[in-house]
Amino acid sequence: MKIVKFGGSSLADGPQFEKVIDIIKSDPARQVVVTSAPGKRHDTDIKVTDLLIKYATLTIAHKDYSEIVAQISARYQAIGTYFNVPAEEMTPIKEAIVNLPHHIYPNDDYLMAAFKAHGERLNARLMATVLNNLGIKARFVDPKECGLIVSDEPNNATVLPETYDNLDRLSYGDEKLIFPGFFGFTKNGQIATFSRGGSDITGAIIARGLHADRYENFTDVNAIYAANPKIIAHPQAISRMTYREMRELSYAGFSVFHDEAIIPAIEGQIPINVKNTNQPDLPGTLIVPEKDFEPTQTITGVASSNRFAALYLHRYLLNKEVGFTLKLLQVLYKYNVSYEHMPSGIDDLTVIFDKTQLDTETIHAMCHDIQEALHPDTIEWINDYAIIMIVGEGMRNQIGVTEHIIEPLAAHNIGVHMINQGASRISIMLGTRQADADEAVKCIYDEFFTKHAVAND
Ligand SMILES: Nc1ncnc2c1ncn2[C@@H]1O[C@H](COP(=O)(O)OP(=O)(O)O)[C@@H](O)[C@H]1O
Ligand SMILES: N[C@@H](CC(=O)OP(=O)(O)O)C(=O)O
Repeated sequence: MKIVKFGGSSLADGPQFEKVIDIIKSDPARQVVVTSAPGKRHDTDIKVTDLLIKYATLTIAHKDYSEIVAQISARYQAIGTYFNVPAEEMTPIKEAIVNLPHHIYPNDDYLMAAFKAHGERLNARLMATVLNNLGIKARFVDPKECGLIVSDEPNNATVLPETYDNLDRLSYGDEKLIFPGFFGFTKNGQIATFSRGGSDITGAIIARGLHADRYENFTDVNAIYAANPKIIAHPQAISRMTYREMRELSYAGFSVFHDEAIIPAIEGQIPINVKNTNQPDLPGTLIVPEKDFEPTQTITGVASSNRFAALYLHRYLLNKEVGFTLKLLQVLYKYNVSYEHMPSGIDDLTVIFDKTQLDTETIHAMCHDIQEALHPDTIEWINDYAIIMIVGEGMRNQIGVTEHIIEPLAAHNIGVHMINQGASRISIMLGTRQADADEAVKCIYDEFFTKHAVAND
């Protein structure tokens, strides 16, 4: 049995829905479907999730939201009209949109989560309705019904382990099960969503929970490429890669698959196949456990992300000072801030943060407390920070990979602020200025995939 997840681009309108239905019909093993909210129909379009965020923001601010409600309703109605869904079957969807502000929420964060979640919740309902009208037996399964339980973090939840026991108890027959992606319920019965792009996570949870043979993730590209196609024109497609390669690359910018979605797949040892809804017969990319992978190239991919910031601390004899890092972490703990990486030297330390969790006020207060607690000679907050991640199982047994990476960067006058290699030796992480990030990806891609393609053999 396969779990098939369709991204927002695959469910953006009636014609895309039709392709998805053909894909579901073409393989009886595709019994369980996970839907995203309708995504962009064209480059300048707005995803339904973003419309819902606006709707929630207007509601919180007690402002007029009638126009946005009409816009959201119109997205679902357009799909309904395409499949001649009777008006009375569209009514519950429209009512659910209109009624969102009239429920009681514990606070604005939970209100935001509930609004956002309805993008996928209503799309899954609509998919089940359309399939049934076409004579394909289908059942909408709400996360509440199947026991998809998540942590009390309304907009950044993680799945709780009891979910898997609950999914084990889910009984179903020969009908297609249609799950909405992106959210679960807290133990208190509130909706909480995963972070953005989190329908991939739902797909992986359901795949693990229902012991699927494969998790197919349908999107709008033929494969996962060795570099972001928005940076490199016609990059090389990756036909096979390991879970941990994918996790590192998605963490560092390959937005095609959510980095947290790898974890349930690893736990369940379920192969992930990323495929294109618009060209479903192409093989796509298969993501597998290390034991099923033999590297044929040094580098599998190179990713970059601008979502980071760094705190640079310098103090002589830092290496001899007991408790320096402990005091630093206590300040972070006080502000409920996690850090991503902490490369260090004898007299200095850089702490790299995901800046999406930080606002200016927190940064100022945190830096002030660090100054007071540690008295560093230098303290510098670097907002202009990008991470470049070079990943490949094939790197482990190769000598001289770092030189191959650094030399072309130096030749292009790109400064490297930080270099870090994980203990697994399958990735090298560089820190650069944001303005240099795309160019750095191009140089490294060129070095390993174009110019010295031989280095990859
Ligand atoms: N290395 C990569 N390979 C393929 N796509 C990538 C890569 N890095 C970034 N992307 C982007 O990811 C997009 C697909 O992800 P997303 O927009 O979340 O799709 P969906 O709507 O299916 O969830 C692609 O259109 C592409 O622009
Ligand atoms: N709709 C949500 C969740 C998601 O996974 O969407 P998509 O499959 O379109 O990336 C978002 O936009 O974040």
